Amino acid sequence: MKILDIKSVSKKFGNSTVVDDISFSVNSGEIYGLLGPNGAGKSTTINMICGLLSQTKGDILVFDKNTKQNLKNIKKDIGIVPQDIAIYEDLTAIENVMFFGSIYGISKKDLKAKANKALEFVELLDKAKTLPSKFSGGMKRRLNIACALVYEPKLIIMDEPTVGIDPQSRNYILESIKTLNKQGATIIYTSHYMEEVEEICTKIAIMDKGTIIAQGSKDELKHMCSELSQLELSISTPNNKDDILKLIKNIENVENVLLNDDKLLITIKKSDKLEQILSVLIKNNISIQSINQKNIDLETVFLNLTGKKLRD
Ligand SMILES: Nc1ncnc2c1ncn2[C@@H]1O[C@H](COP(=O)(O)OP(=O)(O)OP(=O)(O)O)[C@@H](O)[C@H]1O
Repeated sequence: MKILDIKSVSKKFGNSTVVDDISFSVNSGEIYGLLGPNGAGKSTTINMICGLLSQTKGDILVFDKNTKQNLKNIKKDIGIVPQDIAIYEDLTAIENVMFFGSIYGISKKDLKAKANKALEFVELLDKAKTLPSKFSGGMKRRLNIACALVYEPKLIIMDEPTVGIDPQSRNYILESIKTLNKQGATIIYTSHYMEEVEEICTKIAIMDKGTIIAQGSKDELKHMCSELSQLELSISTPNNKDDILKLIKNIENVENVLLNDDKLLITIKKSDKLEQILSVLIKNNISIQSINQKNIDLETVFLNLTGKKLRD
């Protein structure tokens, strides 16, 4: 079942188009990753889904309802964890969670129990009566998450929730996302950390400069680049280095060859050229110590699609 359907959505600020005709959908039970470098348009997209910004063009359907007509109803079903921590420093942890619960319509009699449950989930129950000013960055992030979970939304949107926090809190947040998903929540997760998205997401859209340049399951994205493979060979230093590189480069489907000391790095379109490569080396009396075929990871997929690294 489709929970979110984004249809040809664009957003302009003045003359600049920061989201440019994007379309994607999220099904019930998925952890959907929006991956892209700073400024790609991830937060703008999230803010349009939640109705904090209105799109310049296109339609957004959440639970089959168009955000143009049903924003108030839709908001109750979305739990948003914003990129910038949104908690009140002069309210205790539990008062913060109860405040967010009350504005989303939880009845007074259920409020305290639900707030306790949310704080327990983020492991802050023992700090319920503490002011957030006494919290570390990671604890504030967790409190921010509890505020979004208190009304038990079916769709949870987290905008870069692990930026600037300690590794322990980061691991905790990633594990809790998996737990929430197992409990039935659908999750949209934005990040520019490739390894996080690779660890937790079932589907991924890669954004760059306001457009989605690739989307699909992890395996589908990897398959896009599976035509390319990287071979790393440890070899004895050749006397006729330039000739050897030229011979290998001339093999059909060899895209690139590099020799760094004793490491020969070959990028090929298909991996069935190994025999030809080996025969060039053997004919030239070069000994081979090891051969390693590198797996293509999502970082490589991104690099191949955009020609740049996610984080410079
Ligand atoms: N209110 C605004 N007015 C004008 N430009 C904006 C506004 N909000 C965002 N932008 C621009 O839109 C582009 C996309 O920003 P957005 O915050 O959506 O990117 P992002 O992928 O979430 O990046 P980050 O990881 O840095 O948050 C950026 O170039 C940003 O400067």
